[in-house]
Amino acid sequence: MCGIVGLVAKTPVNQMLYDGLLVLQHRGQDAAGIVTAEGPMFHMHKGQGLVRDVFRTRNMRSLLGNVGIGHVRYPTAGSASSLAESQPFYVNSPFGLVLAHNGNLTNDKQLKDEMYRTDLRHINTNSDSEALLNVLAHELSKRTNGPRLTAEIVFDAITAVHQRVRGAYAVVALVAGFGLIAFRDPHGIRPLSLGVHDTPEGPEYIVASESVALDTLGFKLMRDVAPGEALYISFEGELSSRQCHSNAKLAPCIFEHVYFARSDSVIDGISVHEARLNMGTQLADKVKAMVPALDIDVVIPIPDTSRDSALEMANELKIPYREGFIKNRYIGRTFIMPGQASRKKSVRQKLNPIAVEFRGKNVLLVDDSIVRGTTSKEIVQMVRDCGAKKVYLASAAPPVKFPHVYGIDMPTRAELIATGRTAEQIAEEIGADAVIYQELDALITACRDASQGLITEFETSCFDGNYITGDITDEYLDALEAKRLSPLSAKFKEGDPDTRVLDMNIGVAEQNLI
Ligand SMILES: O=P(O)(O)OC[C@H]1O[C@H](OP(=O)(O)OP(=O)(O)O)[C@H](O)[C@@H]1O
Ligand SMILES: NC(=O)CC[C@H](N)C(=O)O
Ligand SMILES: [Mg+2]
Repeated sequence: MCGIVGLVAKTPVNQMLYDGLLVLQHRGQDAAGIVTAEGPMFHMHKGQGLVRDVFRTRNMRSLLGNVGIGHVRYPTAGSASSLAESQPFYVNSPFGLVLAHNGNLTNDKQLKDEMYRTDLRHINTNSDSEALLNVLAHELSKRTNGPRLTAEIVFDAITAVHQRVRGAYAVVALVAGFGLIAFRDPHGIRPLSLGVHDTPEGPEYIVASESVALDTLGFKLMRDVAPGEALYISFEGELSSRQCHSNAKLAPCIFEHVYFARSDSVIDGISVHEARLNMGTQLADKVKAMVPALDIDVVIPIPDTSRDSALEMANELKIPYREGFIKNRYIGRTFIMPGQASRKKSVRQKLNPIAVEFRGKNVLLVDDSIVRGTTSKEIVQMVRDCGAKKVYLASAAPPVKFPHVYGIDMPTRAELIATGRTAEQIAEEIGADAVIYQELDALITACRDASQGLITEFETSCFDGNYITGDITDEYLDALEAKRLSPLSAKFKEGDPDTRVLDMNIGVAEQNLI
């Protein structure tokens, strides 16, 4: 799950983009990049690592211009830890384009083939996002005749992009000398919000994965980009929009609400915090039915993401809520780390128990989700080592049983702890006395209620195997898993800790690879 941000402002945007990426860091920790536009010229700096490691003062100084886009990457296609696959991507024709993408395409293989055979465009990496940029470039090229770009041309090109591309995509892109483009796939699987800030010189606009970026930068949330919709904001600050898909219907990814998004964001009108509180209420009902309430002495969240649900569960169950783990704030999110070895090591580096909260008690631990079981296995053992009597584990999400193909890195069924196991077997596997999972209907109700009933459909494939784009076959999943299990990709998946960077002043002869 990557984070994207785009800005059309009246003053230099480099610092705002940096700050925007910092608050989206939870969406991707592998690489970060910014491109700004100054007249017809792009300035790019991108590299591997966290935002604070990739950008130094000297890099920031070279990111000139009042318009720009940024990206934090959590790889879901190609190889992890590849500098070449960090974003934004650039192509020089037509006009000069850069693009940042959150999501995952499900037909990138076919697109790359079309690029080679009919569009005659070169794709230099295994990234699906580079293919997406080239489809956009090709469709824009077909509709332009001379150095002129209009909103109509942009919208016609994106209509064609929707015809060719399948999967999940929330996108920001810049066209050199002209404007910023933003669009969202016809199901709105990945989030994208639009904000405005009025200045005496006219409105400034921001487009970002989560509203938290708007809040931090002082922008007002106007609305979310609609599924299938495209926005075009000229560098002068004129905003136009058009629905570019005849059959668009919102079905956002429910896992944003379970885990990915920050609780202080509002996505498609849903307060993520409220959705998580509702998940806690729903789950409490199930816990009441399964474990006699008096059998639990204390409810303890596994930080960070489960806190909202755990608190509400404790309220519902009328059992004390306590913080039982101290989180090392310098360690990132473990689930989105590439490589199982680094994930496992990081759980213990990241979370340390406060023994007194566990000793002699029956504890209900709460997590937002159990995916590979890496976190829960380590945590349950730690809690037992502290002298807990009984350890129950509740998950605010149902068992994750199917690969996610829309931008979350959980592609092999063999890696998922719930594959082929009952809740009892999972409890045994992770060493807990019982594991209590949310029902899928209850999770959907939690999110639907937080939307005041407005959103009725969610993308829930990792729980029920129903893929909203309708193009995921068993053969597709088998091929995905085979690719992931191949020795070459396994090697890449373990991650390469180097933090190389790539700088470019596109539009002049100089292109430096440092
Ligand atoms: O079963 P697993 O494969 O371990 O994955 C699930 C865990 O990973 C995530 O935590 P993470 O540390 O990524 O982030 P958080 O601090 O936001 O909870 C999630 O919140 C669960 O705790
Ligand atoms: N998580 C994402 O949104 C990933 C974007 C893109 N598929 C990549 O791998 O770089
Ligand atoms: Mg967690």
